[in-house]
Amino acid sequence: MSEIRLRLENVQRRFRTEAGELPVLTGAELTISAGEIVALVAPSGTGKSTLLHLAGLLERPDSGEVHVGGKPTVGLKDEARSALRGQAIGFVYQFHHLLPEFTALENIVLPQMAIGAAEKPAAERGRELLARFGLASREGHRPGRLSGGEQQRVAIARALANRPGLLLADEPTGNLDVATSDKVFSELLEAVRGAGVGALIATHNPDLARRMDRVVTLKDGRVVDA
Ligand SMILES: Nc1ncnc2c1ncn2[C@@H]1O[C@H](COP(=O)(O)OP(=O)(O)OP(=O)(O)O)[C@@H](O)[C@H]1O
Repeated sequence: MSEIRLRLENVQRRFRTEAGELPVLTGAELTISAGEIVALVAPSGTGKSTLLHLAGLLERPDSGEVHVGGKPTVGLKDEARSALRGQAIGFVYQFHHLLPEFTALENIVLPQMAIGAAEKPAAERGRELLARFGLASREGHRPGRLSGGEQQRVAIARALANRPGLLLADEPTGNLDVATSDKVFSELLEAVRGAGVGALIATHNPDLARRMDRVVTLKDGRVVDA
């Protein structure tokens, strides 16, 4: 049986709003195995970001459990959650969120050093990733001197730098034109598949969703097959 990278068990999350309690997740269940790429396609406001935040250990559910890399996480102290997040989860957002004052290479080296890697192997890993994304000649460029597609490639490389078991992405190519989005998305899928990473990728783009292994949506606060 393949290794489980993410498991949500009966996850509930509600928000208090002026209009009263808003139940966003009402018992969400989701399992993602190593090497499995899952598309999350759901209408705006149904809880995609909430689900990604919970899976990414950025928030805790009101009840239920979130297993990352086979470990239950809800009861972990903040420090242990942060450590697990840094080591086991890679994030890609719609906007690259690279650090503007650091080079492409440094942006990939820093998260590795944050979890204790030495500079030399971190730089080697960074160069290997940049080469894989066709950016070997751009390692010394700051994000402001990279094209949108290049910025997103660096952001993806950064997300994979620590060899995470789980990749979470929110419209990872949503900020790019159609042709560039298609190309960068292909590179992302190839890198993720090659590394046996489990991935949950939110997108509004049905063409991109079809290229993943499975498509799920949110219905009344639960995860269902689309
Ligand atoms: N911290 C919060 N406090 C109150 N309400 C919240 C909070 N976070 C999210 N919500 C509400 O919960 C619902 C789900 O939000 P969420 O951001 O998860 O949706 P989404 O599916 O990601 O939407 P989009 O596709 O527009 O980004 C929305 O109605 C939102 O207004």
